Amino acid sequence: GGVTRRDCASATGTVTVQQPLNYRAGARVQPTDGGQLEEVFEPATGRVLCKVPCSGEKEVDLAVQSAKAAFKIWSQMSGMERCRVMLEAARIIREQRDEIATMETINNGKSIFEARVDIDISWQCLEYYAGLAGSLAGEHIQLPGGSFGYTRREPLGVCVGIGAWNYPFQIACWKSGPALACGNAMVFKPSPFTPISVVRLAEIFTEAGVPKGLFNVVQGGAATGQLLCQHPDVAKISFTGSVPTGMKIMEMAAKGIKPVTLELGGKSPLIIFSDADLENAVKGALMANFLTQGEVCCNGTRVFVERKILDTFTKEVVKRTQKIKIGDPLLEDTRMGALINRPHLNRVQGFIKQAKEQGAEVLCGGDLYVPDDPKLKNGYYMRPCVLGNCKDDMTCVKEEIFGPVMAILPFDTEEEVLERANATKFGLAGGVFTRDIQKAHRVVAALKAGMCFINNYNVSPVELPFGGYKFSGFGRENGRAAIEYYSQLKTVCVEMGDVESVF
Ligand SMILES: NC(=O)C1=CN([C@@H]2O[C@H](COP(=O)(O)OP(=O)(O)OC[C@H]3O[C@@H](n4cnc5c(N)ncnc54)[C@H](O)[C@@H]3O)[C@@H](O)[C@H]2O)C=CC1
Ligand SMILES: C[N+](C)(C)CCCC(=O)O
Repeated sequence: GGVTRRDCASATGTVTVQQPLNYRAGARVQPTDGGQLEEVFEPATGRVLCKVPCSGEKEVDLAVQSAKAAFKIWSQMSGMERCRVMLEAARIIREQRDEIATMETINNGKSIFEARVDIDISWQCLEYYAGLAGSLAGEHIQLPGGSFGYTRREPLGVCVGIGAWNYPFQIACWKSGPALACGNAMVFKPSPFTPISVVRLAEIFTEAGVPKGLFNVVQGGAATGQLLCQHPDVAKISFTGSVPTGMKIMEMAAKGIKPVTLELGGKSPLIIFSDADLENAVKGALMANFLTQGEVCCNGTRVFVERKILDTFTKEVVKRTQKIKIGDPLLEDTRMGALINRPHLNRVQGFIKQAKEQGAEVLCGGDLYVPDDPKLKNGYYMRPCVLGNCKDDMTCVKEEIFGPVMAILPFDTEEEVLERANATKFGLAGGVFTRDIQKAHRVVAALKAGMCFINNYNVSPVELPFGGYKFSGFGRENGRAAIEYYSQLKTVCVEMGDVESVF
């Protein structure tokens, strides 16, 4: 036991990042035309970890060309051959799990406990798509007179992945897993707030044996993202982020007739009926709201509670929320770390202030949290917040806050709660807690959301497709469904007789 040297080197407040964070043709590189420097923070301490140059047009083009060259090799390999390489990548991630999780925690601020789960989901995703790579197949269709047709599932080419900052490594795996399995190459741009861990993924792919250039990383913000989306040699864009950016991405994709996957924001409902197992429902509500400091797109932030159990449920939720251990995210017993950055923390605080002005009652938390440890004084911490006395038309109930803020809303009937649950422009997720199985299935069938949970929330088995309805986007990640979004179907019609010409 005891503290190893590596543990010392990666303690909160001690890390700086020196290596270049672009990755091209199988190696870390400085961008050829790196412009503006973006400061990258350690949310737990407010320290600057590094400054990253944003890639310009030349670097973006070099990354795309490098992906194009690798695509030629990778797309010609059999599914089984690709499977073997991807399994090796999954194995390396599993082996380096703690180290990658530590890196994620340092850059994102989430607890190490959660970061490890994220990394597990990440290697499971690659393992799952490795399995599918080996079994991708088309159809054979018989036609009159012995003629026939067949279909081939072909890759698209160079795919672009653009990620958000809440699950940096996992998002990159959710995109590269199905993309690579189908035979595509990828250029990935992480959020400028979390540029670090995805470069490790690039190194792991190379170590596992992908052709050099198959998975590249370019760093930068909106301008770099635009260059990627507008590049004529890019075949597809998969985006995770906010609704306004999603709209811009779709517009750019439209100009190039490029298919897009959009994983956007949400304001999902979680419906607790009075016949639910209370203990599980309370745990579910916490899972639905407080993972990654509440910075989760599919969070069930509108918690509808049947009036009969409103008081008991609320009391229990508040009690548990107050017990969540906030602090140094690298400590084993911490369950909530720091929010991503100061402006975001201020934004979340603004939502709480506005909620109070509009008549909501803060039942617990919502205030800034200042840890005792002096090195954490400038970190971006707040206490998780439960809001009572909420009304459907309050801003805190309508808008995505992307922070640890749960709104509790009483309801009386199933019909009423469904109407209210669906009265939102978003449609990413939804959940229901009840012991009545017919009611459970009836309710999820009526929810206008892509990802529904019965008697749990925010678990993410990679076998299940994930994605939104309405403003939350379209296309799916995870599951077999994602294959559809990273491949195209070629039909081959074969004549076995003579040509019967019209002319
Ligand atoms: N549905 C899902 O799976 C998820 C959705 N989100 C959503 O993402 C949001 C938070 O993430 P943010 O990073 O703040 O979102 P964002 O939309 O500001 O940025 C997302 C990514 O897009 C890039 N980008 C920004 N403008 C661009 C442009 N004009 N062209 C190309 N790329 C551009 C950013 O650099 C970043 O990499 C929340 O609204 C949340 O709901 C976050 C995680 C998962
Ligand atoms: C892993 N999970 C389900 C908690 C969140 C995944 C979606 C996201 O990237 O926000």
